[in-house]
Amino acid sequence: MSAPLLSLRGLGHDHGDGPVLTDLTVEVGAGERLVILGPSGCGKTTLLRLMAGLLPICEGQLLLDGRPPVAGRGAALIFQNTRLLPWRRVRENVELVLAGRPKAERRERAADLLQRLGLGARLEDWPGALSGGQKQRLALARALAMDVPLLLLDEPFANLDPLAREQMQEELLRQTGVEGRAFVLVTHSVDEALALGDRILLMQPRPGRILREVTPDLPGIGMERRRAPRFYTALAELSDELREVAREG
Ligand SMILES: Nc1ncnc2c1ncn2[C@@H]1O[C@H](COP(=O)(O)OP(=O)(O)OP(=O)(O)O)[C@@H](O)[C@H]1O
Repeated sequence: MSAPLLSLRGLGHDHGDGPVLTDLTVEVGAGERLVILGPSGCGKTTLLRLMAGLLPICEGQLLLDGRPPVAGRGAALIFQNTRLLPWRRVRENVELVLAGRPKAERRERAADLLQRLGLGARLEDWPGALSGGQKQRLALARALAMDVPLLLLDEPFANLDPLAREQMQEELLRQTGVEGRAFVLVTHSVDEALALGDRILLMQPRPGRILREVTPDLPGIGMERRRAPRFYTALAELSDELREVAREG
């Protein structure tokens, strides 16, 4: 078996005032889609920051492609408030991450991605002229343009209306999976977790740890999965479980 893309062994973290995460052991293979679901404060964002190399590893082991993660390398990270470059046009914000490729190719790839994410008419605008949801789309386009095997997504669709959310989720699925990139996505939405995850890690708080790993027993992924009659039963069950975890936490 080939080595996992991402490997956590007994990972813990402490921001300085008591443990926030403890004893996390999990692997993510190439092209795998992992969703992290858990109540507020259970350390989901901290975990993504560790995976992105933005926080030091103090306890346990975390390897990305066999090495400790280095910020800005190997994984693209999108936070809810991803910083865009306000002095660069919308298309330039995406073209910049394609540095190293011929200019015409950069333009074409950026325009194609932005088109797919519903920003085809805004290529020459400044990011400041975009709505909150449009900025999120631009942030996703920029992450998808990066040539990395892993996307780390922290509530990337939180500000979007339901239709835009679905459109972006489908685009994310199209650009990841068996033949492509893996993702680790943090969400509060049970619906999103169940629709997008090959596997779902259900976390519990104080300190943050893995309560259970769920592999949705549903056909397809994304919209196809949502259309399965069993989706709603699974949604109700997982929602009940999350409520229970939040109450106990
Ligand atoms: N830089 C920091 N310094 C000190 N404590 C921190 C820091 N960042 C997060 N924390 C604390 O660590 C805990 C986990 O925070 P984190 O943001 O990782 O949780 P989360 O599960 O992502 O929460 P939410 O779902 O509300 O976004 C919280 O108690 C938080 O207050």
